Amino acid sequence: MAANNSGSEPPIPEDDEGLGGVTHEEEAAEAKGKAPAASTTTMNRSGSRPQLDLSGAAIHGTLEDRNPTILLPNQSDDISHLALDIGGSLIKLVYFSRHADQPTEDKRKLSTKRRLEIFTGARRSYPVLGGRLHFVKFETGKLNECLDFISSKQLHRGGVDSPSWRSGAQPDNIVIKATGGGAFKYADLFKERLGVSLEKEDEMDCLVAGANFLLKAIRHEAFTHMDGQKEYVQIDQNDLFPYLLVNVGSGVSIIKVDGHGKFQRVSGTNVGGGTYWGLGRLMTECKSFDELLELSQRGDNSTIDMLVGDIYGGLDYSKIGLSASTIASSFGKTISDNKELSDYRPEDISLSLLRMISYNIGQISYLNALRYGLKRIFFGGFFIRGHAYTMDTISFAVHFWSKGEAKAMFLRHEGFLGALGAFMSYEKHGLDDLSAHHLVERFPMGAPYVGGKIHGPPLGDLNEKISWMEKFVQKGTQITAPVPMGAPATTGMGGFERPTSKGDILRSDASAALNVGVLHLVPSLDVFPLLEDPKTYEPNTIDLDHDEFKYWFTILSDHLPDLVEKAVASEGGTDDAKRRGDAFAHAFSAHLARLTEEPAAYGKFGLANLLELREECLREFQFFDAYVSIKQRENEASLAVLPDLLMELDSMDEEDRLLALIEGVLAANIFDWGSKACVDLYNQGTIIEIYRMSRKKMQRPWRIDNFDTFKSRMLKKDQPYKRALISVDNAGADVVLGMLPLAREFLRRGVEVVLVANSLPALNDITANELPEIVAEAAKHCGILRKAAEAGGLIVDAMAGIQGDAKDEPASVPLMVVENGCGSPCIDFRQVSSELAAAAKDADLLILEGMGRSLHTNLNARFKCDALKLAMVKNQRLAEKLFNGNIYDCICKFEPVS
Ligand SMILES: Nc1ncnc2c1ncn2[C@@H]1O[C@H](COP(=O)(O)OP(=O)(O)O)[C@@H](O)[C@H]1O
Ligand SMILES: CC(C)(COP(=O)(O)O)[C@@H](O)C(=O)NCCC(=O)O
Ligand SMILES: [Mn+2]
Repeated sequence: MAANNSGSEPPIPEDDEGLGGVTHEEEAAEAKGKAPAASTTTMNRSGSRPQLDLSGAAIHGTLEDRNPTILLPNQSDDISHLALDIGGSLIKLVYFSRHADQPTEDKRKLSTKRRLEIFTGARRSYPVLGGRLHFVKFETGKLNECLDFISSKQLHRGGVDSPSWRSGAQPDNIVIKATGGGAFKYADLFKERLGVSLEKEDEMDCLVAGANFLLKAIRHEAFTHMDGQKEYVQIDQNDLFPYLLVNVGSGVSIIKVDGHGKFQRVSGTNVGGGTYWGLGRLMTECKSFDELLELSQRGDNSTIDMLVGDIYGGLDYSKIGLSASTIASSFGKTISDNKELSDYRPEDISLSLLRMISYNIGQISYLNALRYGLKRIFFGGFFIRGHAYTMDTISFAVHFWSKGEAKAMFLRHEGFLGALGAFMSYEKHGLDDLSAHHLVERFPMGAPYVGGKIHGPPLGDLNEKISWMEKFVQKGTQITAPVPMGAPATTGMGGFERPTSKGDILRSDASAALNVGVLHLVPSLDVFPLLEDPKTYEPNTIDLDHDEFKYWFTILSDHLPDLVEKAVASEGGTDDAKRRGDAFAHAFSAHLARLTEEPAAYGKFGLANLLELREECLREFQFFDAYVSIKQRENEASLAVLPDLLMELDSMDEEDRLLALIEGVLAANIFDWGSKACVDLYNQGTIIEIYRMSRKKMQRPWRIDNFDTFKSRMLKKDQPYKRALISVDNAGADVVLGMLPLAREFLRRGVEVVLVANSLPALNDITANELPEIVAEAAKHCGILRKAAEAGGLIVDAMAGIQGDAKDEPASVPLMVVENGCGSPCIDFRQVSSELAAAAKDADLLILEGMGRSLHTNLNARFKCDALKLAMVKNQRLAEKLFNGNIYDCICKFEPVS
């Protein structure tokens, strides 16, 4: 993430959320890791102090504490959380922020977890080592700003929340990992200003380590860029090496990478980013790199470059495949023009320079790829700057010269390879052991608003944050990096005539910086073990292509005022809440605008990601549960009629009851505050009236109707299910009148039930925290639920007064609740909580309920166990697209494994 130090913007790193600016919810989502066993892998890195040493980690205090402290007895207090790459042009910082406080765990939840772990034999989990990696850059010429930034955040001392900083201790001899030439050049200055010693790491080592890490751990890191089209590339870990790494910084390094730590710098060129910026500065009046790049977008290089057509009297040199527009000689036209520098347009100069240097780099890279028989070339370094024209030019050169044999790919964290590699050279940060499923990238709106807990020079308050966002929105929406035109086949080496931009201003560094988010490290996340094939699994059912995005843009924008109103009300409607509400609306609109402009800006983005972004954005502005009162109201109303429903069900025979239960689930799934159509319905009646109406309309066959197969399977007495994982959706009638009675049916049949619910709120979805109370309430009217909830440890104290006779009752199979690790209306089974992963091990049935989890995502997902997907379709377009159907259609999709 860039500190926008060029131009007029303040020297503020845009990604920064503040070391202390951690919301409890975020912590809750992140910081519930099992303590990984102390790493036993030996790393042959240069020695440094051990970093986070988790060996012997233990919860200090009781498990029931709200904020149990984690003791890391073997962890020295002073953790370096910072690594630097000080280059010729830019200083890159990668720093880690750990959470100051630990997440809250409520009593019953902890108890359920313990129960579950008894059942699954899993290790007890410890909420440790949640944290985030931040990416920031400064211009090397403004080193002082960088030093101020480090100092204000005390990054060299592990951050302002570190024990040593809090205790006022002044550790001497702090060592920070640094790479790049500046690690040598500025070592004394760092010592003088910050009292730290820079421990130098080899630059090539770092580049390679950084690239390897990114290619392994970040799902959407590498992409191709041809003819203005960005396409993310799925990297096969088993087929990554060898590859060519071309780092285009001030100068260019070309490295053949054969494995982890196995590489050779095979070439380089002194004509690189520094050349473009340096020559450009001399030849134009530009004051910043971005200004120069922006100029190029309005340039026409044919006034400066000698083209084939200039030499051949306007003709192509078709015999060797060169079109008239091919550059024969960069800057060649200026020799005969008899003009002064000032006679040329700076725009044209900038474009000629950019083409000259990008082609040259592409060509040299290709030659080296050819020399070593390599097909894949990854380009990094900040010269690229996510700039479409630069990437297209390089890609074109590689494609043209290799006749399509070699592929140019770019990295989203382009300029941070070295800094990341330096960061990884700290031992025991554990980064090496992280896989894609441990990392969640978030795109916060930059500067922190953290309830007054702000550190350092960043934006001081919400107003500043809002004004930053406004700048971001303004720039972000007008601006589009140019998309080159013209088919390479007809234009030969020239590729394309000149950039034809949709807008003519360069996307601000601020919005471009959002290409790189904050990397949340969540060691407690796991791949869901019941996925049939995690490699081919794709959570999103529908591609968020241009049309689809446009549709959702409108839906989400229209929904925004109502959401803000609810969010503000949920926080008491105070002035502060209103301001945050406005800021949230701004921020979310800014994200939407950014994505409209560049749909692939945040990696490959599906509807699930978009819906999650909205929830994350609410949390960023400290709205933790916008629908809290609606959820409470609907829970109460539904619990009041539950006893009657259970009685009615109990009066039916088995087959009728099964049908009534599934009907009940589908009917009650109508209570979804994310669907405009349904929200309009809610104004027309009470929740119970709507529920009844919805049930009455249940007419089979449903749009997808595998009920009979499911029923037959349920009725097979010789093959009962052992454990059902039941993923629930909305609060109120949905869970109380739909899912709980279904769960009860399994329990009464002797099937263990694990209710799976969100870790964090999303719309009106029920969360795993809220569920035990609802179960306890329901259990007051139902012996089956009560015994099962007791057996599952769900009811700890609420039932204490009325369970006197429990001892005499036969033991029940347990009913448990686990969180799914998500804070979104959808679920990506590549990243679920370790509890859910543990619970899945003995499960032979998975039930997914609701549009978000079983239609928008996972409709086509295949599992290793039987799966039942239940939902009411509450969106006309989705009904048409997926099922050629209509709004309020019902889906009952049963997929037995055999
Ligand atoms: N804001 C910026 N200021 C200066 N140069 C920039 C900026 N953004 C991109 N660049 C380009 O990036 C190059 C530096 O890339 P980088 O990977 O940081 O290399 P180095 O480690 O040599 O500084 C510069 O020479 C310039 O071409
Ligand atoms: C966000 C949702 C997926 C939640 O649906 P659920 O999973 O609760 O069934 C759903 O409300 C949705 O797709 N809404 C689309 C917006 C609309 O139709 O107005
Ligand atoms: Mn929902």
